[in-house]
Amino acid sequence: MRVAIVGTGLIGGSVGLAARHRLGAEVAGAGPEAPRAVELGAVDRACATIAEAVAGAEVVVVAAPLRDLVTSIGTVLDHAPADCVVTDVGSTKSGITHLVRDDQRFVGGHPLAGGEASGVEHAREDLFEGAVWYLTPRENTSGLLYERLYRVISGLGAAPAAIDADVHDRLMAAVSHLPHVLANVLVAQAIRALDDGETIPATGPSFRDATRVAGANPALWSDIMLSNREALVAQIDDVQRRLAEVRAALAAGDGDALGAFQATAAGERRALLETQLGGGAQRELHVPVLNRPGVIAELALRLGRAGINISDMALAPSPDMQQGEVTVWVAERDAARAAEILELDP
Ligand SMILES: NC(=O)C1=CN([C@@H]2O[C@H](COP(=O)(O)OP(=O)(O)OC[C@H]3O[C@@H](n4cnc5c(N)ncnc54)[C@H](O)[C@@H]3O)[C@@H](O)[C@H]2O)C=CC1
Ligand SMILES: O=C(O)C(=O)Cc1ccc(O)cc1
Repeated sequence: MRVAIVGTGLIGGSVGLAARHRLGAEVAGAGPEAPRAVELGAVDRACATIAEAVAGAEVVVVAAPLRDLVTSIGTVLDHAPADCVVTDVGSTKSGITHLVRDDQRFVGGHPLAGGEASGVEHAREDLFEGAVWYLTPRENTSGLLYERLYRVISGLGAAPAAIDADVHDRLMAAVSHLPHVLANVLVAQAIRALDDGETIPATGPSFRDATRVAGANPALWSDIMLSNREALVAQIDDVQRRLAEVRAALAAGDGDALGAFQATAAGERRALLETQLGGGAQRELHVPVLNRPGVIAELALRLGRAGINISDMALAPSPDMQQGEVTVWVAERDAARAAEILELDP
């Protein structure tokens, strides 16, 4: 397998290490850190241009900074072979999906794994082990290329999951971007609680947990927040409303309201954690499909929208390539719902 990586920093370098060691891939790299990536064994060769790196590639992963992604993906699509799948790892997906031209070779991606430090020096082969890796296929995405990407990402150790780009950004605003904003606010509050001459008090684990990501990688996070600003503004507006409610209960001395506030949060936290518990028995479903672009994307997104995770997939086109069968594996508890959504005979 020939893989090209554009932007060989923390994420690109980690893709390179995992692709080389876990998939036995031959990896070409482009970008300012590519020569260092060769020294660290993250890529086999450093290329001076994107065109050189993607020549003959079967998979291209664009892992440049968020602000450069649209331009870099455009250059990659101009030079990549016709049967090559092109993906990116950007932390937000709507902008890219709407700005990158609709090309059947392109599938947006986002690994939910990373770290505080940037640069190839911090790249790790096991960075994606067990991590969800979102994919945002579109209507005309090639099924064969989507399946190839799915296999590669599984081979890196991650769990691919299809999601609509706008839904992805709305959810990330709530579960990742807002928590980063709030962590910053909490440390700002704590430090300002000190009077002149007072020293920093011992903090409990709750403060440490809630502020772990405060001040994380300013270059990355300012890009992420800006690229998802509408959804993040909506989240912050909601937080302000919720804080106003707690404030009102406190100001009124309303213990019942405060008790209900805590109890509701406990139930909601439990429900959120339960949605993350996967595993268990799997069921294999066979889905007959017409072999046209977009068919796999549509199938993956229909299940994704219903909250059903595809734990594995395989695509078998008929010899004339006109139709085919997709096999998907889903958790036993989701199988009946998945069959109904995919309109399969019982
Ligand atoms: N750091 C994290 O925790 C995560 C980051 N991401 C995404 O991964 C992407 C890369 O982030 P990191 O690896 O953290 O950053 P990084 O700074 O470690 O790596 C970026 C790499 O791109 C190179 N580069 C800069 N401009 C370039 C250009 N025009 N063309 C090609 N290469 C260029 C840099 O030299 C560097 O090697 C971003 O789009 C980010 O949204 C996704 C998931 C997690
Ligand atoms: O878990 C988090 O929120 C992190 O801080 C790591 C991270 C950073 C950026 C991403 O796009 C995905 C994961």
